[in-house]
Amino acid sequence: MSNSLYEFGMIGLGVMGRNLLLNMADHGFAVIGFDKDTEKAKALETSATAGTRVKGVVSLEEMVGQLQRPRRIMMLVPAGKPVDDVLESLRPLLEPGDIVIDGGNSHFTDTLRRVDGMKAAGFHFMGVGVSGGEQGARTGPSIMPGGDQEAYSHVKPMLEAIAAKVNGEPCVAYLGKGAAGHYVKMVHNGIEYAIMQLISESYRMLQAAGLNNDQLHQVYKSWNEGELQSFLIEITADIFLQDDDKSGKRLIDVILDKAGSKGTGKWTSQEAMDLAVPVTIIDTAVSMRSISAYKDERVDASKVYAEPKLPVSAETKLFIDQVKDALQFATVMCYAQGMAMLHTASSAHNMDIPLAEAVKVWRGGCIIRSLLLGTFYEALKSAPEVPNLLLNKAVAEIVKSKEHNMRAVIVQAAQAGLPAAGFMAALSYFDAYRCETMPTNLVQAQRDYFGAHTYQRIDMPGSFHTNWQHH
Ligand SMILES: NC(=O)C1=CN([C@@H]2O[C@H](COP(=O)(O)OP(=O)(O)OC[C@H]3O[C@@H](n4cnc5c(N)ncnc54)[C@H](OP(=O)(O)O)[C@@H]3O)[C@@H](O)[C@H]2O)C=CC1
Ligand SMILES: O=C(CO)[C@H](O)[C@H](O)COP(=O)(O)O
Repeated sequence: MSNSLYEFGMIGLGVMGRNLLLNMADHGFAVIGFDKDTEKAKALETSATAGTRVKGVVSLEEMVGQLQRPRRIMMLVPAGKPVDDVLESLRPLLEPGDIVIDGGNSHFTDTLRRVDGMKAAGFHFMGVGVSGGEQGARTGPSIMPGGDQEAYSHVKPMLEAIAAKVNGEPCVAYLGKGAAGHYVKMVHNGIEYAIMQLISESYRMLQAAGLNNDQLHQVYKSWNEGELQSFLIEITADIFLQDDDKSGKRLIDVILDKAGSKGTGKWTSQEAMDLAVPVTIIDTAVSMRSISAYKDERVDASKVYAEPKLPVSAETKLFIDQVKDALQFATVMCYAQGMAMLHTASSAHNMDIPLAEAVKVWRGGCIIRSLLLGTFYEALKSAPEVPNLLLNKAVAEIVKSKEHNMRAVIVQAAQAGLPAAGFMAALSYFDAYRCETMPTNLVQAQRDYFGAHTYQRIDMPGSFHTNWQHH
């Protein structure tokens, strides 16, 4: 094989594709990238580190022709039709045994379909989740590969080289069969939505307690130096210091409160509903992004329904500490819901996801990286079959130590009329999950009353129906 050939090819030189490819080049791999936009192909070369071997082209044929066999090609294009379009253009150029990786946020059912289609044509196709955003892609993302093991063996050295490292270990591991890579990434994003929602609610609570942007910066910065340490808290602290060059104000104060989304959080909720796994904080986060879009209606409603004018707390320092504990409590619930979903999905979709490995891969490089993941990793390593992290002793200790302040914050937020649906969902989930006897016996009675749907009894086996109208 000629040395002039490239070791890895990338299709789509946008935010993720460009940075991931440059990261590979920085680790000594000869890489070539394709984008239909000439400027992006040129920008790839101009932003490469001196001494690295990087080429940008605007012809897919040229890129494929200059790759070592079996070809290793990743695409980082928007999910959906663009991925199918790329595969359609690529297939006539490939040879049997070539490996194609979709590193974008594709829906796992699309990935399963593409795996089958590519396999029938003699090619390897893998769905690989990548997280870390622009900076992570460039310097060390978290990488979630799944599916074709043979294909993985061909790209493993590269993925391990470019991934983030925690304690010297790369944040990449084989995460299961089929579309497991994209599945784990989808749930990662669901957790991401949920934690972001909680942090935004904590921001509103602290504002209500009178904190200005400098004080908010200080609070989140100090939280990031303790048990709440995480990427999302770290960037939150930074955000409050950012000036806006257009208005002279802090940028956060001129950003419209309508949250966008590309769909992965919604997919997590939809899929969790199908699996009958409760991920209530993720559901709430998706709904809160939806309600945020109703800006005009919210403005109208705010004139109809005045905010209760009650202060959140008489003592600011105490309240900040309570919010901190509540945030930690609720964040644990987010991970617990996400991991419970993966636990069920692993067998329901025949993916065999190694849950401890998934958590290990999230410890560095990704958007939901946090100190807590170390505790969860130890928990899942010692008891991989535990259906819910809340059943682990070390996790339970954290939850119990924060429970009192969680309840105190919910009471204050409710009295002050603050939107705290994420926090409330977290506490409600906890209170239902730890409830030995739920009031759902009444739901069963109602179902049987109006629809003869039958019920089970606590004192004898079997299925029963009662002719309720006669009572
Ligand atoms: N941005 C992020 O933080 C993260 C993104 N992702 C996922 O990675 C994927 C890529 O995202 P990102 O890099 O941000 O997106 P960008 O929009 O920055 O880049 C997408 C690239 O895909 C190219 N492209 C679009 N359509 C086609 C097509 N039909 N054929 C060929 N190329 C096409 C675009 O080319 P052109 O502009 O020239 O049309 C562009 O270069 C998405 O699935 C995204 O969800 C995953 C993790 C983090
Ligand atoms: O995958 C990601 C991070 O992990 C992307 O940044 C994702 O696009 C974020 O989702 P959304 O745009 O829906 O907020």
